[in-house]
Amino acid sequence: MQTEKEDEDDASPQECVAMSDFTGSGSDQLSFSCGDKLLVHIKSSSDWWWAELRGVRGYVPASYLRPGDAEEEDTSLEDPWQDEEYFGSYGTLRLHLEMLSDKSRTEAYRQVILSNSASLRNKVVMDLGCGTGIISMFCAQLAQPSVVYAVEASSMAEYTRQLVRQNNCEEVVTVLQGRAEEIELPEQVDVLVSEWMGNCLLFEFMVESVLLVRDRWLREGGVMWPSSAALTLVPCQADSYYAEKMAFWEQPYGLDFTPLQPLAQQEFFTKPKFSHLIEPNDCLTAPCDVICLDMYTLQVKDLEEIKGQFHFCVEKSGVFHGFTAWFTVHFESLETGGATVELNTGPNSEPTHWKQTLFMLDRPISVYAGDLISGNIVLYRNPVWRRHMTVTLHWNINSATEETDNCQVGTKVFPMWR
Ligand SMILES: NC(=[NH2+])NCCC[C@H]1O[C@@H](n2cnc3c(N)ncnc32)[C@H](O)[C@@H]1O
Repeated sequence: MQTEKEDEDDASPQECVAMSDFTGSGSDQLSFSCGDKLLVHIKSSSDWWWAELRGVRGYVPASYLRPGDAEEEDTSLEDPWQDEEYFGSYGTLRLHLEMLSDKSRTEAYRQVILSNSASLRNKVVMDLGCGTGIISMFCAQLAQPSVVYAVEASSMAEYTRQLVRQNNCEEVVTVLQGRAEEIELPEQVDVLVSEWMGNCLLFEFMVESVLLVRDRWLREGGVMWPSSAALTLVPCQADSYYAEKMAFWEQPYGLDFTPLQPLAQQEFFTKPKFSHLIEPNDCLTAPCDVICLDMYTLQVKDLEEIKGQFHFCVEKSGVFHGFTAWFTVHFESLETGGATVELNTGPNSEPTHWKQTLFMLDRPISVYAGDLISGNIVLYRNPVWRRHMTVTLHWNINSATEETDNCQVGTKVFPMWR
């Protein structure tokens, strides 16, 4: 871990305590365990600090640390769910406009209600995290449930009540403001519908609320919508993103800026890139479902660490810049044998507001048709910041040709976001 920063000293290093384990990736990141006392020498950015542990220095994720001195009690006041910020953001229109403008997403939920309208007659429905109430009003408009409990924790709920009245749905739709896992209902529900999926499927971990409500309010034999969810991964090229963030420094205006490339790697390739639009021909192999969740059996404790394996066979030679991930959810029919509705956020479907998520490797790797890229993905839920996770990717590349007969191995940890 000897690096050029060795001789850089700073005024007075600050002692910090690690709030959870961190396994560094790359040569300049420092690993540590929960409870370790680190000396922070330079707060080089809001996300990464230059710190020392037992005489070794390296970059550490700032969000894993808390001040080691008297301010301790302050951070204990921090809400690990960040509810104020989270529900505050859903109290404004920006995110609701983005979701409602996403036709692929919203029409999929409308299709679910429409294709199950007969079976929804006289059913008790909960719309968990109803936002502006669009799904609840689809139920009231397109079917005849006995009641829809539209549950919304943010201040948007007040407006949702107005929208329900404005659209003559108040006979069927009851808006309840509060966290769904904390509110009281007069009865169990037959159907639990929710649009809970975050980037990379789980980010925000709203899914925990869905599971808690399932266990408390979904009657025996009740239906979960979505019924299942899958995270899909594919090794890909990302030429334009790589050119924009890394190759740019090779010769801007005829000058050599390559000494900035390690910084560029740190700044642009450490975290996943949300809202990435992958072209189908960027895929180097056929995609693979690496994680499949059954919404009837998934448990909250399972969310701490979710692991998936992959084995890809390179279909065409190209540059392996990274992995792209997206998700698909399925809504089973209320009628046995009825059609399942699918919402697919992948590159071969209509784009959605999630788009896809790009995980860039530190360095691109040339791969050739027939090469095998195998390994695993692990989603580690952040033990402190409960809406966050890290995504760890391990991969091996076994060459199909004798040119590069050695097996290349790699691993990288992506914070999302803390
Ligand atoms: N697909 C997503 N990633 N986000 C879209 C749904 C999020 C909506 O559900 C609300 N919401 C999120 N969690 C909860 C909860 N536990 N209880 C009630 N409302 C919630 C949140 O305020 C917002 O209006």
